[in-house]
Amino acid sequence: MARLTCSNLIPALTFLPLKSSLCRGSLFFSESSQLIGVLGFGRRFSSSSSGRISMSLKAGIVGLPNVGKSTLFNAVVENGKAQAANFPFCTIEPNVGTVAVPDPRLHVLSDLSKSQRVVPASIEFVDIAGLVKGASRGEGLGNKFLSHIREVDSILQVVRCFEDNDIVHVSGKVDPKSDIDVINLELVFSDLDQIEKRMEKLKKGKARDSQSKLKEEAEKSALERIQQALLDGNPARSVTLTDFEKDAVEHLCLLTMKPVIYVANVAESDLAEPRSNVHVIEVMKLATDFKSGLVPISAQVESELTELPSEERGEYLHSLGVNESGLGNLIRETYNLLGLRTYFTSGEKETKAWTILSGMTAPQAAGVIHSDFEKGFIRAETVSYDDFVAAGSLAGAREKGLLRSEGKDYIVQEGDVMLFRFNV
Ligand SMILES: Nc1ncnc2c1ncn2[C@@H]1O[C@H](COP(=O)(O)OP(=O)(O)OP(=O)(O)O)[C@@H](O)[C@H]1O
Ligand SMILES: [Mg+2]
Repeated sequence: MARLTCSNLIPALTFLPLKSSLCRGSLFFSESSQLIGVLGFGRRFSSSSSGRISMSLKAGIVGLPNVGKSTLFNAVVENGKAQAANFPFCTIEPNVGTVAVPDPRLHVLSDLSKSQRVVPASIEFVDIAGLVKGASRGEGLGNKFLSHIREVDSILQVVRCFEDNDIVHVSGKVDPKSDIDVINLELVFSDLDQIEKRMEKLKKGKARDSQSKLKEEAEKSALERIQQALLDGNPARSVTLTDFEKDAVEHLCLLTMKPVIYVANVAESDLAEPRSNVHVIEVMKLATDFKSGLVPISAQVESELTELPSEERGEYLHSLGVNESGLGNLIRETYNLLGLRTYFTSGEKETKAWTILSGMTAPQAAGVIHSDFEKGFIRAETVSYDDFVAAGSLAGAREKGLLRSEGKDYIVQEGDVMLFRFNV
């Protein structure tokens, strides 16, 4: 069975209005069609008035009209109120919701530390209007919706894999390859258009000092190669760029630079064996070709589950031949796709998962809690999750010699349990 074994249902935290986010650098993927390994990630964060580095990252739910995007959004963001109905262009303004990232380690740590509360990591999901052929030229709901995609950090592309004559398909039949081609082509056209405009500006060469000139040249060279890749039908993320070039083109927030997970939306009857559905197999093949992730899910079932009292959910899933909801898996994969890592703080007051980008140093990770922690950083008392569990507590880890005192160059590892020493 494909990716349908996952953790419990995740309660949503809040339901927020849309606000724009920063776009980040490029991501690279492993060959696997199911798991996504991120090797590099741009370094740009925003600081809030509380002095905290904001790690709010957004995943946009994208696809043709009427394929199940809002249904999926409402299931993921359990108290989501996006209108989902059987007609194309049901969604016009994007809906945004924050979702907790499931992590069984949190409860283990919290039990050991006898914490009063548990605070999971979170990511934002954005339900975007349906895209149609010609969107980049203003068809359907047009360019405005491409601009909503520009604001997200990763794309979840919902692909209809369920047959149902009562649910209108904008092209008349269920055909994942054609649907994926339509979406990809619109993203490619939009990027080409943007690159062309930018190249015109760059030709005027307005850079004053030598540093800006160097940056413009790097941008030009990167854009020429990206343009060629797009003309060959390949996404911008397939082009190998130096860190300097990545930095130089980052401001364009190119749509095809964003990492993608394909969400194969299947019928209830296919949930137990999604791979028996030819459409899912087709999406799987394409996901491998595009070096992207794939998660089969039934948006309809997930949304029905959220309507049921929690004690009845297990029984309903059991009747469909599966053990657990697919949402936890989707959320975790999205978290990984965004290149995010988790470290923990754990004590009597709370056990909390903190989100960092892979490669962040101990002071940078401390800055996610508060900028004072970064400025006055002295050292980080650190123990791996496994060692913490073996020792039962930080004090136990110290006694057993498992607690390390890490300095400012330490690269925080996934699952580290940390206590920062700082001076302000
Ligand atoms: N897996 C599924 N099986 C059967 N029906 C489904 C499934 N997923 C979604 N639907 C149905 O498809 C219809 C369209 O769903 P929804 O409104 O979520 O689509 P959308 O992609 O958000 O559309 P729009 O682009 O118009 O906003 C709804 O009637 C929904 O119940
Ligand atoms: Mg919708």
